[in-house]
Amino acid sequence: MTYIVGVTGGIGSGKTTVTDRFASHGIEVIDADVIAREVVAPGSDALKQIAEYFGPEVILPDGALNRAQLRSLVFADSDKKEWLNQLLHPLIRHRIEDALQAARSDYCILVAPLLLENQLQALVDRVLVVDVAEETQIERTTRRDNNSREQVAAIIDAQITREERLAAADDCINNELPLPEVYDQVDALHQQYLKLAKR
Ligand SMILES: CC(C)(COP(=O)(O)OP(=O)(O)OC[C@H]1O[C@@H](n2cnc3c(N)ncnc32)[C@H](O)[C@@H]1O)[C@@H](O)C(=O)NCCC(=O)NCCS
Ligand SMILES: Nc1ncnc2c1ncn2[C@@H]1O[C@H](COP(=O)(O)OP(=O)(O)OP(=O)(O)O)[C@@H](O)[C@H]1O
Repeated sequence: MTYIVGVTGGIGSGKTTVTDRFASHGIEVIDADVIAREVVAPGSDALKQIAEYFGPEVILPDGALNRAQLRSLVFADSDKKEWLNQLLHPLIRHRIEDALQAARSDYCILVAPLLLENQLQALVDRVLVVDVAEETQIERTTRRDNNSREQVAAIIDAQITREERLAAADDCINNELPLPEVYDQVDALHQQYLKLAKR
């Protein structure tokens, strides 16, 4: 079984920035957000159930999920969010387990925004948290996506706090720094993980 590092952080904290750097060293990255999109592919059973529960307006004319529409529905209503989580999280977990079994690099990375919320840390050997202040999360996410401050704040409220995340971390990357310094932190951890994986 490959050594597995779980990477987590709140929305817009820099998980992709960090895991792309690990991938550039040849490390396989399994991304829970990518898997979450696969389980609701057009024609999937999960997508049918979502359309039945939320109504046909959450499906686009081409049969794909209207993600912006569903985002505005679920992060405004915690019962709806719970319903969606209960449908999708077991499906996502199964696919993650299969992908981890198939991983072949010296060690591999599981990146998941909800690693700790969904007890996925049971699947990993070590937890790396990508850390920024909440204001930085809001600034970077609103700049990148078509999200309002309020929407990003609602998503942050649906996740564990920065303090809870840091308390569960074995390692931490400070992503407030300029990118070259962030990459230096990743490269140092990469060397450490290669050693841990060989034990
Ligand atoms: C509601 C959906 C359709 C909105 O899609 P959209 O393209 O706008 O966002 P995307 O999927 O890229 O998620 C953006 C970020 O929102 C946060 N987020 C997403 N889902 C959740 C959730 N259920 N609870 C808390 N935070 C969440 C994560 O930080 C994620 O990186 C989508 O987020 C979704 O399907 N969520 C349920 C599945 C899930 O929990 N995914 C998280 C990874 S396991
Ligand atoms: N150190 C940094 N300095 C400046 N900008 C950064 C830095 N790290 C990341 N960013 C930018 O911040 C935004 C969020 O980063 P990224 O997409 O890596 O976060 P994420 O945690 O994967 O986001 P999400 O949770 O939404 O999937 C991106 O636009 C990225 O280019």
